[in-house]
Amino acid sequence: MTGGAPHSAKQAARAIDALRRGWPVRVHGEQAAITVVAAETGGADKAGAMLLSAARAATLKLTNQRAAGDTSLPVMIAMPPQYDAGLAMAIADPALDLRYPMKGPFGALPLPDDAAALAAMELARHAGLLPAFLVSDGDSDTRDGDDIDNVTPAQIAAYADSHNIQIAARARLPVSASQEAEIIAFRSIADATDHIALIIGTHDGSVPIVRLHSECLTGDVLGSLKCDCGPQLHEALEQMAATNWGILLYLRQEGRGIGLINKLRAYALQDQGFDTVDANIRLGFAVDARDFSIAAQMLRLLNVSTVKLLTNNPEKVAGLEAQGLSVAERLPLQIAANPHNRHYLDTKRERTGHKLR
Ligand SMILES: Nc1nc2c(ncn2[C@@H]2O[C@H](COP(=O)(O)OP(=O)(O)OP(=O)(O)O)[C@@H](O)[C@H]2O)c(=O)[nH]1
Ligand SMILES: [Zn+2]
Repeated sequence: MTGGAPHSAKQAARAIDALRRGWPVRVHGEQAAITVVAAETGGADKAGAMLLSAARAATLKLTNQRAAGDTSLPVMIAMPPQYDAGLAMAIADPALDLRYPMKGPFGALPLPDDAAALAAMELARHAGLLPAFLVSDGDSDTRDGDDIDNVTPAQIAAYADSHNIQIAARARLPVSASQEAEIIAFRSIADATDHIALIIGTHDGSVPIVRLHSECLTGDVLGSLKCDCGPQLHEALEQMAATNWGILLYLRQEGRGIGLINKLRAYALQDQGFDTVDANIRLGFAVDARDFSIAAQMLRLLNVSTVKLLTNNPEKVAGLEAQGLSVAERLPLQIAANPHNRHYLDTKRERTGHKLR
């Protein structure tokens, strides 16, 4: 992290907060800036145009409208003069397509700045919002004495990198898997997300069994049968308890990093027949938006440099190794399928490289 990064991260943090509140943000690119409000929180604003992800543009059959070039770029469309927040949401949210099938035709507009448009997509993900924006007519937008938050792509990158965490609190926490457990909370300076480690047993000098568990409210808390998260969480703790030495990192990366609301939109698309991979793509996100550097930093703070990793996901192994940790062994963590998650588990193996053993 560079010396200026904490300050840069602040600009991006402000922009993310503003978008969540429905306030405008001016995203600067290389040549020009784009002033946006998020479609789902600022939909009452009247705007001449919308900025949509490349995936959304493809679904709305807008790709032939764009000037020849990079098909991974977002697309800007002209809005009809009389539109309401309902239409803006119907354009923004693929999960509403069955309910609002008739949209358009729309005309594509030239992108004011490619880098600014891509940066806006990234901001939406950090904010847990759909990557769809209403675009103001640039210079005319000077409401409130122009107190609009400004942000650049470099500042958004600095925000994503600013995982400075510290151990903030620790306490004994007997759990059903083991009475010898301790919970350790890490405070992140960059955002309000507190990550947790649960240490099972006692450090005996051997390499610990470690599980990186990404938050899944539906599976971990509600007992959802759509995924394997809840059973994996408990099985991991049981395996640690059996050897009386292990570390569970509970990472607040709900929905593989797209947030709970967007994950539930992905579930709505799965109800319509898309698999877990295509649902993410259709929403305009990466298939997996997680960053395992935070886990590596937590392990370092716990003085752990070598682990036996409980996972079927080679990306987790690679993610830790890229951060300089040593994965002595990968231990599979298979859960018996049920009728609701069988297709999800097959998809993870067939499309995202998860191992069976
Ligand atoms: N976007 C999205 N996220 C999902 C879906 N189903 C589960 N998740 C999330 O996926 C993550 C699952 O994380 P893990 O079990 O830690 O990881 P994994 O990649 O399956 O790898 P393993 O270590 O083998 O379990 C959690 O953040 C869930 O909220 C889905 O259909 N869409
Ligand atoms: Zn889950």
